[in-house]
Amino acid sequence: MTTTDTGTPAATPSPPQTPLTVDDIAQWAATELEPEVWDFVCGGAGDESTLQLNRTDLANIRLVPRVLRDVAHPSTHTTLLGTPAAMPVAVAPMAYQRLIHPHGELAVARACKRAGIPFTVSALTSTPIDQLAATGATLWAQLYWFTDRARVGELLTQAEQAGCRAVVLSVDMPRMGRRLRDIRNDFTLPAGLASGADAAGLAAAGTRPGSSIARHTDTIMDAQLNWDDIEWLSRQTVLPVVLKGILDARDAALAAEFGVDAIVVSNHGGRQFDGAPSTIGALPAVLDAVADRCPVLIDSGFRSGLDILRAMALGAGGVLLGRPILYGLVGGERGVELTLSVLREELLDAMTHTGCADLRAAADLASVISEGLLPAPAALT
Ligand SMILES: Cc1cc2nc3c(=O)[nH]c(=O)nc-3n(C[C@H](O)[C@H](O)[C@H](O)COP(=O)(O)O)c2cc1C
Ligand SMILES: CCCCCCC(=O)C(=O)O
Repeated sequence: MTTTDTGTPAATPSPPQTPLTVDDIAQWAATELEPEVWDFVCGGAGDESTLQLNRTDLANIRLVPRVLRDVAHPSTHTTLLGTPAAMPVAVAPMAYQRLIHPHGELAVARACKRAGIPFTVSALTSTPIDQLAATGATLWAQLYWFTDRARVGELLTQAEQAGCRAVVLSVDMPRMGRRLRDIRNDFTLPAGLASGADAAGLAAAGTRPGSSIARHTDTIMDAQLNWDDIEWLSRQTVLPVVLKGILDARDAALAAEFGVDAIVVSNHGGRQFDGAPSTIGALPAVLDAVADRCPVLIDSGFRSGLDILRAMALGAGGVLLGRPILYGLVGGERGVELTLSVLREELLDAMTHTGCADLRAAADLASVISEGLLPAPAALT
């Protein structure tokens, strides 16, 4: 961690040599973070098979280049939930970013502002949302369905007052995934990161099996969340409502019928249910079910500009980035900018080589699943 024993910020580290890929940045982050923080960030649930599948399924998608299409000046610009964005990406909600760097969410928000992309603020942010709004970044506010419904109401009010453009309800956390690394480390948060109620809850998390964060999370999440609550939520806010954590085409169809403004196909980066399909594998059936009734975003496992183009080619409306942002955050705002510039450079490269002058062209690319390794995504329905 980049704090000294006295809690004063230490000098923000720089990578040993200019990283060319997100994997380079991840390797650097692994050397900078405390082992149990690294495990919390990069780990997944169970034996991490879903975590790995997200990567292998993405890597097995080939895009067939188009030629003779004037790609001298490709544009990565698009619109995400009605707001112009310089790239088809937003930062995914991630809790407690001051675990990684003393400037935490503030550094990420500033980097997003500079890169022209939205930042989704976690319900478990370690920096107040009004401070993040002051950066001028486009903010979306993530909600968890807390048993303490007043807390949900407060988060909605804060989101509206902070000028957030959407609320993103994560629907895949009936309880915390069984994250073996955190259990083995009995992972908990250092003092000063969690809010009053969560700090007290973590301190009182007891000694039942599981990590401290899982024991506490189980006391605050309401596993009774159901479709009636989605109707309630839509009535409570003037903001567009996005559901994050959809994998089944039938749930996607229901979400569209309930009139949600967007969905995010997500398996929480393999952190919740080990055994879930990859998100890129689930995407085609979800898109069919939604049938253009709302935008379909995606996250989990995206580590390169090529991965982003793969999702756009399959019909996603945009990609949320998780861990790559936290890896960069080891280097503060500049580190997050580095991650985003690597991804942008890779996206431009992939667009140029596939004949995409803009992202509309990406939706016309033919994609091929490497033969013999996987069923085609449609066969997963
Ligand atoms: C350290 C960490 C904390 C996270 N916290 C949240 C959170 O507070 N709310 C949420 O909806 N998702 C959370 N997520 C899941 C991300 O929003 C996202 O779905 C996932 O990281 C995407 O996968 P990727 O990391 O492979 O890009 C978290 C993920 C990580 C790695
Ligand atoms: C009390 C700590 C809860 C952290 C939950 C965030 C997270 O790890 C995730 O959503 O994934």
